[in-house]
Amino acid sequence: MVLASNLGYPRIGEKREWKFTLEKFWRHDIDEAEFAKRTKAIRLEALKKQQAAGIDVIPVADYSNYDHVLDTSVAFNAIPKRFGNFDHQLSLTEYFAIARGTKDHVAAEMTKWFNTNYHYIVPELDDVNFKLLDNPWLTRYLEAKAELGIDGKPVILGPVTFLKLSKLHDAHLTTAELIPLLNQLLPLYQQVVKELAANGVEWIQLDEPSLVTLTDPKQLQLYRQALAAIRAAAPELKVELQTYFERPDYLEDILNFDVDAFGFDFVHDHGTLLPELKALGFPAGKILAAGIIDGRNVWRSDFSQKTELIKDLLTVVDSDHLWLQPSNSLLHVPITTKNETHLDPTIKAGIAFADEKLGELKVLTDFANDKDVAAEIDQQQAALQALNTSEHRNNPEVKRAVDAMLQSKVERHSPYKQRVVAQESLDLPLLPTTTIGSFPQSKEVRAKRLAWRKKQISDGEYKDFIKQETKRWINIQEDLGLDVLVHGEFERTDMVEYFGQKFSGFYATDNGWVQSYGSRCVRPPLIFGDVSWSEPITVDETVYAQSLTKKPVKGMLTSAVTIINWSFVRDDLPKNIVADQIGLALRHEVKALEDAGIRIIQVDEPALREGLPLKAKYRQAYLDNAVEAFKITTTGVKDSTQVHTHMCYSDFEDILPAISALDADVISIETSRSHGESIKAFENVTYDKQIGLGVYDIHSPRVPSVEEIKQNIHRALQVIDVHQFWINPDCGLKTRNEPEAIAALKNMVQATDEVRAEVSVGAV
Ligand SMILES: CN1c2c(nc(N)[nH]c2=O)NC[C@@H]1CNc1ccc(C(=O)N[C@@H](CCC(=O)N[C@@H](CCC(=O)N[C@@H](CCC(=O)O)C(=O)O)C(=O)O)C(=O)O)cc1
Ligand SMILES: N[C@@H](CCS)C(=O)O
Ligand SMILES: [Zn+2]
Repeated sequence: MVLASNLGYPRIGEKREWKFTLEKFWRHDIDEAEFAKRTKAIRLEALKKQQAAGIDVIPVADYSNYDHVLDTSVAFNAIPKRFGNFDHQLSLTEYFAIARGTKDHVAAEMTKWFNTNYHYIVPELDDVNFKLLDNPWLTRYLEAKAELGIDGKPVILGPVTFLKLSKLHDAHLTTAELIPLLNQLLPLYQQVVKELAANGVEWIQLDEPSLVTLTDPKQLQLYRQALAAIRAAAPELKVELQTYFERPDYLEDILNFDVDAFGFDFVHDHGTLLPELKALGFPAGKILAAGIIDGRNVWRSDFSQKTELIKDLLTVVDSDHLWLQPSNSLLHVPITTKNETHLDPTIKAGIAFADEKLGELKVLTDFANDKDVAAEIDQQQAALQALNTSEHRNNPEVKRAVDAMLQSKVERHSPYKQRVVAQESLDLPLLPTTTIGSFPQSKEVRAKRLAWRKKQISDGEYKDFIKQETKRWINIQEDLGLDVLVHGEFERTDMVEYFGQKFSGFYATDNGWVQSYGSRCVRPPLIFGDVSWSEPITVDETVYAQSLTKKPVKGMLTSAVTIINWSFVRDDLPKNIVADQIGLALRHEVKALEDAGIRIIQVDEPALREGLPLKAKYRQAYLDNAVEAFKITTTGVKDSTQVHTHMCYSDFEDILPAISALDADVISIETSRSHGESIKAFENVTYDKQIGLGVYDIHSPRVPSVEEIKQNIHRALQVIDVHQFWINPDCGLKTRNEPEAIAALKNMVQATDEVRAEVSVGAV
């Protein structure tokens, strides 16, 4: 019989109960016991739903109190020494200190999980002494068994991927560094699986997603060695080797690995896996765990295509050796569409969040087992047909406008060298100081927005409140002595969602939350149709802010590619076309800002790097499109208008040519949380435009000292010319509270003044 299997379920709870529980604990509103009670209820609720949906193979231990990579680190005592030496399972306070930092210690680095908007805590392996402090996989297995009778499949991050995600001496590990660490780590994995097997666990899901990015076939041996160690320690335990987000290369070698099931992603494989499996043949007696439902997007599956795929899969394995799964953990999609009460029924019928995806999985598994699901299939196909033929998706005017744009020259009027002269009228000092855009989204700001959304206050009252906040913060920025000011983004819930609320073709969900980092969640909007601009979106707020000061105020927009990467994008059109549509809509907004007298416009591009395809062969086309869409947005302005862009959490080295090709006059980039590694990217290249390498980490509540900021500036000035350098924090300040934000900015301005003084006497 074909089985339905899942890989992971969102941890945040249907109403974000998880987020609120974490934050209550951090505020000391609840204690450890209450935290444990609440989070257990959230876990059990998720398991019950999967059970009720008829999922045969249910994942356990996919849950985390913050991040599953951090959980793996703390289980194995891979804990940075600054947080102490441990010989016990960490308390919650000790665990959260690593994730969030403390007054005395910077938080561990955080970065993107493959090409997603989920962030993991990077294991730092300097001087670590691996030992098993905890076996959370066993605890969670036993809990599901005792409470719900679920014989779950513990999800374990595989040892090779764990090490590849880690850092040693501020850099990713070389193979020579990885081998001895793997040798030290494997006995601990052996202990874990021994304990699991001894407690009756039948299957584990060993996630080794790094197999899909593997480019050196010599490293296959590392995975082989790890699997052999696990097999030797627990011969009776069955192992599902799970990959996702792409397909692995070296398939022939991988199919020879000693495991019981191979979990492959058949959604993000560019259609290449099945033909290759057919040609190679699938090893007898093994399970093919086929990810056939898109775990990264929310459109309902095309059942006619999926049923054909299932028939094809059944030519590769028999029905007793096929599991059907989502392509990856459902962590990356919201939980349920049932709370989307304002959504056009045609669109609602066309989307599936985690729970609806489990429903699809059940229908497809029933289909594979020859059950009669014709009615369910017909209903879904009719819904998709209705969405695809709706006028939302067929606006000839949008198509005509994009085609016309692409026929014209999509370049600034003059090269940078000339523009920089035209921009001297901005009259900025050496080492101009600025911020990235957002200021604290305080309780009060959010409460007012909630009251407005619930119609408890009028549009006018809400607008007045936003104006008040803007004015207050313009004054604060003036008092701090910043050079380029911002309006503060108080009117925005989120930099992507906000535009989703304004452009046609978008729908901003009511409750479509997805975890981004720690307790922080985002609501990616749906891009369901053709996108166009009808009226100014950001002009009122920006012009108001500019009216309050003589200093330049930066207009603040989010680029097309970032909007795409942080939204759920229609899957009936190639993404590059959607990007061009959004790029053009934003071009109108840029023009409107310039016409209204705004002289600096920032178009944020934080997700450019994250969306880079995992396989090198697809990257150039992606980057070309990103540059095209960015230029569609930014090239309609005068030479004297300064275009900024901003990126955070990036490994830049491999995309520097594309960054330069964006042709932005100024770029600001995150640096601090990667401990200066991003600065190295500029060591061997000449970057000819202006750049701000973030001088302090904004993700931690910790206020950086003047000295520390100066050190960061000095380090950057070793590779960037002082005349090209800007001073700014790593990213926006929306997650900080007001005293923290002000104290840090005060130190930043003082550090800048001190460095300026050093420059004037030739000390730098
Ligand atoms: C720069 N980053 C972003 C990413 N992705 C995005 N789409 N946007 C980004 O800015 N990816 C990388 C990083 C990730 N960074 C962050 C930073 C901060 C957050 C965050 O703070 N998220 C908030 C939710 C933000 C929001 O939309 N708030 C709403 C309030 C909604 C709400 O909770 N309302 C409640 C009541 C009010 C309350 O109790 O607060 C309700 O309706 O009941 C708003 O501002 O109106 C978070 O809290 O998680 C995310 C990613
Ligand atoms: N302008 C945005 C960029 C975040 S990446 C902000 O400041 O929040
Ligand atoms: Zn940022």
